[in-house]
Amino acid sequence: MVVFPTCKINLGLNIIAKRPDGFHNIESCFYPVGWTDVLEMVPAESFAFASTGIPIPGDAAGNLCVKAYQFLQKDFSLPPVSIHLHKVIPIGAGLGGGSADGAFCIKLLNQVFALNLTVAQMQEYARRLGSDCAFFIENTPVFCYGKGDQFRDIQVDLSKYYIALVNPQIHIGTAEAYAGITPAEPERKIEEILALPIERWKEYLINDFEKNIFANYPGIRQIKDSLYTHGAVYASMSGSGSTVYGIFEKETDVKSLFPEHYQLWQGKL
Ligand SMILES: C[C@@](CO)(OP(=O)(O)O)[C@H](O)COP(=O)(O)OP(=O)(O)OC[C@H]1O[C@@H](n2ccc(N)nc2=O)[C@H](O)[C@@H]1O
Ligand SMILES: Nc1ncnc2c1ncn2[C@@H]1O[C@H](COP(=O)(O)OP(=O)(O)O)[C@@H](O)[C@H]1O
Repeated sequence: MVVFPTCKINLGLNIIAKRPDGFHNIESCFYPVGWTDVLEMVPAESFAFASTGIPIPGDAAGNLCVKAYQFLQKDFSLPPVSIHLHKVIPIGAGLGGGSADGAFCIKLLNQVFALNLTVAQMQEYARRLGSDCAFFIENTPVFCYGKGDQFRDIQVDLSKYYIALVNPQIHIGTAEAYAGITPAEPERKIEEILALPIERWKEYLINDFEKNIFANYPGIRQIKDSLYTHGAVYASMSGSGSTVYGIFEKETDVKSLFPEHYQLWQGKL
């Protein structure tokens, strides 16, 4: 069976407080975007994992697909499978691509082996893989809080808009990005801001990682500026970067604006 793990963007991201466990309490809106990897799973004589496409840092044992299989294998004595991941979503990019692969693997195992897991049970396995992972089980727009693994419904519908994702091929490590932050309560809550007309988001909607990342990598700020210059109604870095997204009212070809080695994805939200 083959599935296509998607990625996410963060509509606003506030880093509220450092927790006793070393993680941070955050608030954000996760919104799914259709830039996808390809994940195939078939029954096999013995367990195997292979990846093609963008090289993934670290060994296979650390891959979230392998970890997802191991968690479920332990609890359900699953037979061996062969997993093939074709990596397309940029890595260390603020898009949660690795988290998506792990979560989609859980959903795939649930389907292939008819485990009858509920959404809540799959989210619980996903939380063990990483803070972002549980979101990808339902993969619908949500307001998230806690480590980014607790959810509240939110009414945000961007289905009439176009989006451009621009990744300058700079790998930003999530832990390092958090390490440079001084947490604080935001002046305005993301849920309030997202209830305003989208034209007003740029006045208030902030990603707390931008300040440090833009200071260290001025080229990333230039991407955001360029997206605004070319008509984006809202633009922001996603997550801990380095991807910047622009939301547009009409289809806009942004390919010609950026160097050739940048990875780009454009489509409907
Ligand atoms: C920053 C965010 C924002 O949406 O997304 P990305 O930019 O990675 O996509 C997420 O919080 C990334 O979540 P995820 O990538 O799953 O992080 P994890 O694997 O759980 O944690 C990696 C490291 O980031 C730090 N971390 C992560 C989440 C959190 N709420 N507080 C933290 O301090 C910790 O140092 C942790 O060891
Ligand atoms: N399936 C996977 N795809 C990408 N990275 C993975 C995967 N499994 C584990 N990782 C590890 O997670 C790290 C970053 O993951 P990723 O989700 O791309 O980051 P971000 O959320 O910042 O975009 C990588 O450096 C890699 O070591």
